[in-house]
Amino acid sequence: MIARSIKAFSIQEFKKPYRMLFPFLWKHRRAYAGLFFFMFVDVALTLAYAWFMGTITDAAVEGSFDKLGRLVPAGVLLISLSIASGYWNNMLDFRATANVKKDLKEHLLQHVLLLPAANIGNLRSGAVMTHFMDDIHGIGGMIGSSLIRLVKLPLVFIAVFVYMLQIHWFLSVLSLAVIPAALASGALFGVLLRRNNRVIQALCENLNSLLNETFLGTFVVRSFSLEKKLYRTYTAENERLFELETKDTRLRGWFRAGGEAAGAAAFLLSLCVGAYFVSNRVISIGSLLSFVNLTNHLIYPLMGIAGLWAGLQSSLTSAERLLRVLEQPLDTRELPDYECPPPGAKSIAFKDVSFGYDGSTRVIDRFSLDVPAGKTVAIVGASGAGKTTLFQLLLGFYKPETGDILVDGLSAGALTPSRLRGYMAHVPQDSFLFSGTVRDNLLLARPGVTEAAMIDAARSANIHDFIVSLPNGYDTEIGERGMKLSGGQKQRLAIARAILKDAPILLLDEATSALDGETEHQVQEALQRLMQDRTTLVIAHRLSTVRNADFIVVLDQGRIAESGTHEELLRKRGTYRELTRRQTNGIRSNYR
Ligand SMILES: Nc1ncnc2c1ncn2[C@@H]1O[C@H](COP(=O)(O)OP(=O)(O)OP(=O)(O)O)[C@@H](O)[C@H]1O
Repeated sequence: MIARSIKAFSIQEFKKPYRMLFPFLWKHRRAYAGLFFFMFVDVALTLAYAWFMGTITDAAVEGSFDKLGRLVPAGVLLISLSIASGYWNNMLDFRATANVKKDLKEHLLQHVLLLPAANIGNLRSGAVMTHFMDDIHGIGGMIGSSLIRLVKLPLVFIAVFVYMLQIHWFLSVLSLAVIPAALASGALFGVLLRRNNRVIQALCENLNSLLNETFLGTFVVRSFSLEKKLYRTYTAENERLFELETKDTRLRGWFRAGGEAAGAAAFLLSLCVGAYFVSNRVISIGSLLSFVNLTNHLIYPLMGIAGLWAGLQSSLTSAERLLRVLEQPLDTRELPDYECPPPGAKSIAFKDVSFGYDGSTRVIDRFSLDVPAGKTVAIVGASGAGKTTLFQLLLGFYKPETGDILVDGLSAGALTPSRLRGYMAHVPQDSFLFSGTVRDNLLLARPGVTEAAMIDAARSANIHDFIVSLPNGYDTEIGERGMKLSGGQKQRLAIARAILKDAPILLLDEATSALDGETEHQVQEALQRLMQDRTTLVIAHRLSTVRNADFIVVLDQGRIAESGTHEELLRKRGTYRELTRRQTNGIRSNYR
């Protein structure tokens, strides 16, 4: 087992995590330099204390009061220096550790925000929360004073051993007898702790995901009476976590107890043999006192290195988990920011575009479409035909496998995400609202817009009267994801947000599906006005929307099945005509 543990150790394992951490450590190099300086101060103080103890004891045994009197100020100085050194060590350790963790959190958030959409789909929200809450905290064993101790402990060991050799070489060699046991236990416990820690973190990830989904889907949970089932799952996992954490504490306890036993053994051995040497006048009582005091400092670095190794192993698990996210390649390093939409309507062109989410099944298949500036094109088709995917491609969330998408004659792939998305105002199927006020949610579409423009947009979306009827009007809190609003209110707010953005291209994905007949009519009017000077792509299933479009595309399995104006398509007696017939007869269709 020990051999396996030692074999498991490989410098290679640390290369990648430290390569990731290096820029953060370098940024706070002053704190690390300070820690490095106080490391030497600490080593010097350890030796000085041993010297002081031996010298003052010998002076007492000799009855030399003059010498004792001279030693007192030295003792006061040593105590003062060690208080100052302790304070600065703590402060610098905090700076060296907390700053790196803070920067790492920001870097992680930036990386997650920049991850391509395809990679985001593979991330579980619980895992992301665990990275932020536990893993960043978990790398503590690789940074700050833990990192300095990698140098400090061997230094203390060598300095103390050399000092002890000066007192008596045989005693010094004798006190090394416990080294093999100390090193072996460190290697063994390190691997056991790391193994346990891996399971703990995977379990935390599951628990965080479970909690996250429970709160996000709270009404689904209640409507299906899943409370008991979820509670049972949570308590079972939580119980297992408790057992693993108990095991972790037990392992650490054994490790600490082993260290103390090794220290006590070395102390007893040197005390017994040392007492024999004192009785034979080989060494003085003071020298023996210095020696036994130093044996602790000899064993502590050994156990410390073993403990450090165990801590490093635990931290390595956290670093590996962070690396799994941070190593995912990014298309860009710059966070997209609001870019003022360019004025005037813009054209859109899909040129022989093919795309599939998994690289094998084609969701969009050699799709070509020209949308001249200022025109409205409606896209209809069965559920899963690829309508929303076309929007995702247009917004640059995914890249076409073949073909190109042109916006205003420019290849979408060549535009920065900020510029590309600046062209478009998008109202998706599920309008996401942020917790905060109505005003916060509206203004994020166009920062710095005037109050009058904001109210105009709300009026156009037929939501202004409702907003002013709220207790605090535009400053009313709408709850997490807009929970305090109805589906139709949320949708109208999302439409107002899109109107406010005033972008040259409108992407409406079933934008009016949650509205009642009367409200829909009013919003349709507003949208109609808005569409006049804009290029609009609309995924629609209501005839009113489709009929007014300049052009209609019927999508089937990612290909254009039919296209033309409303009248042309009706004359074709194909899929579109069947769709309109079903809607007119009030039959619920799976066409949208
Ligand atoms: N992120 C994704 N990863 C993998 N497959 C996906 C993803 N999003 C959509 N799909 C698949 O791509 C196909 C097209 O989906 P899309 O959402 O574009 O259809 P749609 O026409 O908008 O359907 P609906 O009208 O029901 O919204 C579907 O088969 C769907 O399962």
